[in-house]
This record gives sequence, structure tokens and C-alpha cells, in this order.
Amino acid sequence: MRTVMGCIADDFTGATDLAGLLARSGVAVSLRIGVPSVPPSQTAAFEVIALKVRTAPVAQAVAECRAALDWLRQAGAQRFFWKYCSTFDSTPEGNIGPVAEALMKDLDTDQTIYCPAFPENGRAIFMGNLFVGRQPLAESPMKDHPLTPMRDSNLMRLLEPQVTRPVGLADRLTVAAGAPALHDALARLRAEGVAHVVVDAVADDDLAVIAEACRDMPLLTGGSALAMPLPALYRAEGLPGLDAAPVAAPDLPRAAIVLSGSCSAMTNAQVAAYRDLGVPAFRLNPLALAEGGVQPALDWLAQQDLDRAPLLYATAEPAAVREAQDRLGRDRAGQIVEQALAACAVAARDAGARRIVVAGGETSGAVTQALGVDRLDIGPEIAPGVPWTWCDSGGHRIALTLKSGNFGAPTFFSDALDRI
Ligand SMILES: Nc1ncnc2c1ncn2[C@@H]1O[C@H](COP(=O)(O)OP(=O)(O)OP(=O)(O)O)[C@@H](O)[C@H]1O
Ligand SMILES: O=C(O)[C@@H](O)C(=O)CO
Repeated sequence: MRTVMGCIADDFTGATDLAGLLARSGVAVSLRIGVPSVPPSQTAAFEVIALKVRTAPVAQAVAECRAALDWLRQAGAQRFFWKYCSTFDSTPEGNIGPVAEALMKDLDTDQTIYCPAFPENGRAIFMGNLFVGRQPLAESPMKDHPLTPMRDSNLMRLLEPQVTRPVGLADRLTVAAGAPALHDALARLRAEGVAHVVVDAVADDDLAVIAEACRDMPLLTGGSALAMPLPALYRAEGLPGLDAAPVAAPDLPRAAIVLSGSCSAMTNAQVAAYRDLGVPAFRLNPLALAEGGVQPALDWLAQQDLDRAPLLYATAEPAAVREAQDRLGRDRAGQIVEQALAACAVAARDAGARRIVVAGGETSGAVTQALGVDRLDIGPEIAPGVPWTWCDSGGHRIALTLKSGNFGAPTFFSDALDRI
């Protein structure tokens, strides 16, 4: 079927978040890991391509996203969505702005919007400032993120150094005036040469207004929640073939593994809560990994009863993360941990684990790539923005859930395992 919307996500948890929220409306969603190496044949109404480019060098991120755009255009898509984190995770150079600008150029469009709001998960934008719960972004735990510490809450100020063309704001008062008013405001900004418009949203109703006003823009950018109203709008337009055939849940053995490489405040709470249940747990320390490699963790794993869903985690508080980064360098510390958790995922699968829980976007990218997964079917939602997915890995059908660092309740790991 012809693809209605092509979506590009800058990390893997973000991709499952987006696909899960789209799937809530019963629309056909296909989630691919990386740009497929073959031209599109059987495609869904909504195609999501998961990339691992959030912290990649700008030129690499732009090249991968343009290749994804090209594939999605071949699939027939004429509208596109650039999905990044609801906490606007980026480095001073990018990659949110440079990718958006490159996609705009390829699509020959002179304006797009930026709306990472995700009210269900406490992300709201007011007067261009992003809030996480009741805290401004830069005062939230995101200020200590291991790879993308967010030290400013103002989205215009964050975006300006990342792009070459003017940045503007459509504020909450405009959004509250409704879709036609927002549409007119965007047209006025376009006439003034404003290419990049941050749009305020504090509640799902605001996102519905924004989606309605902007649904025909060739490129939308934002968090997953902005995409949620789109399937209903496109259905109302009478676009055919939007509905999904139900995906059968596989009957999987109990054996499971939980792998956590996120150091967010919420993941720290989730690791603590899961450990409190008395499950077997092994802490991966980047300094020990740098010296002794991953073998001790693999040896430990080989001794475990996978029916008890053991936990391997590098999750640590900001002071411990800083210490590892000071000694190893930020990127090396991250990569050592990601590679170790990826090796543990493969070992666990080979030992029979068929339900795999992963916490952290970069971590999920490394694990999913190591498992050789190229496509995910969306299953039931565990928490807002975190679905179970089914996929093929190493000749087996497995269940995989990729949890964004900040998402889920403190009981997320046991919630996930109870859900299927
Ligand atoms: N103890 C540690 N010391 C240093 N770096 C660590 C440690 N534990 C994990 N890391 C690294 O921190 C990074 C965490 O990023 P990741 O994207 O996996 O989680 P997250 O940002 O919380 O999740 P999301 O992107 O979904 O919000 C990874 O690169 C991981 O390898
Ligand atoms: O938008 C979010 O917060 C998540 O989907 C994400 O991108 C985490 O990496």
C-alpha cells in the first residue's frame, strides 16, 4: 500500500514511542531498523525508520536521515515527520536543526514546526520554554544527561545555533485561538522569512489544534505526541488503507532479561525498585569493563535462571557517571557500556531469553543492532510511549521493549514482564 506518512526517528526508543502512539489509533504502522537496503515493496500507511543519530556527527546524521527520506519517498510518502526527544536532547551543533534543514531543502519547503511536547509524560512548552513536569528543562534531571546534558530550557535559543535560517515562536495564546488562527500565524511568520517555528503546547488539545493546522506541511518535527492526532485527521480526509490488520502476539517462553544503560532519574528509580524485588542483578561498571572486558558479566549471566528475568545494569547516579567519563572520556564510557549490554543481550537470547527489556535510547540502538533485528511489529503498550514489540532475532521470534530513559513508572520492569 502507498505510504501516507514517512517518519524518521533519531533513536530507537523514540521510534517505538512514535510507532506505539500511532498504533493506538489502529492505523497500520511499520517500524524498520535503519534504512532498508532494498527498495520499498510492502509498505504500511505509516512507515517509521529508526536511526541512531541523536549524538552522531552532524554530517553523518544528515546523510542517514536524507537516505531515510529518499526511501520513504520511494514508498510513496508525501508528508514526513522528524521525531526527536520530548526533552529536545541535542548537542550544541545538532542534530535536530541540521537534519530538519536538510530535509526541508530536499522537500523544497521553507517552513517547519518544532513541538516536542508530550503532555501524558509531563513535557509541556510555554512561551517556547520546555518543562519536564513542573521543572524547566534545564533544572530537571536532564541537566545531568550523560551524552546530551540540557542546560537551557528555551527551545528557540537551543535551536538558533543549530540552523542557518530564522527561528520564531507560535505561542500558546495563538494555539488557544484554534487551528485557523495558528495556520494564519504560521503564514505571517513565513512571509517574514521565519523558517523554524517553535510551537507551544501544554495539553493534548493543543496538539490536536497544531496537527490540524499543520497536517499538510511537507515536514513536521517534534515528539511522538504531535503525531498522535494525525491518523484520525487523515482518515477524515478519506485516505484509503489506513487500518492495520491485527498482529498476533507470539506465544513466548517465560525466559527474560532486563538490560539497563539509561542513567536517567526515572531509570535509577526503576532499577532500585526491580532490585528490591530480589531479582538477580549484576552492575556493569564502565571502569571495570575498560580494564577487564565483558567476560565477568557473561560468566555471571551464564549462571542465572532466565525465568527469574535477571537484571544487568550500568545505570548510575550523576556523580558515578561523571567519574567514569572523567577517566574514560564521555563517548568511550558510553560505548563501552553499550557494547557490553549488547553482548549480554545476544548471550541471553542464545541462552533462551525470549522477552528482552532494554532501558535507554542509545543502549537500545546498540542492543537492537547486535540482535540483528531489522523490523519490529508493535504490540501492547506498557506505559505511555513504551510498547512491547515482536521481532525476529537469530532465527527466533522474540519480544523486545525499548524504554526511553525517562518513561514508565518506578515499577516499569515488572510491569513490562507482567504485561505479556
Ligand atoms: N555508569 C555509566 N557511566 C557512564 N556512562 C554510562 C553509564 N551507564 C550508562 N552510560 C551511557 O549513558 C548513555 C545513556 O544513554 P541512553 O540513550 O541509553 O539512555 P537515556 O538517554 O536515558 O535514554 P533515552 O535516550 O531513551 O531518553 C549510554 O551511552 C550509556 O552507555
Ligand atoms: O520523546 C521521547 O522522550 C522519547 O521517545 C525519546 O526519544 C527517548 O530517547
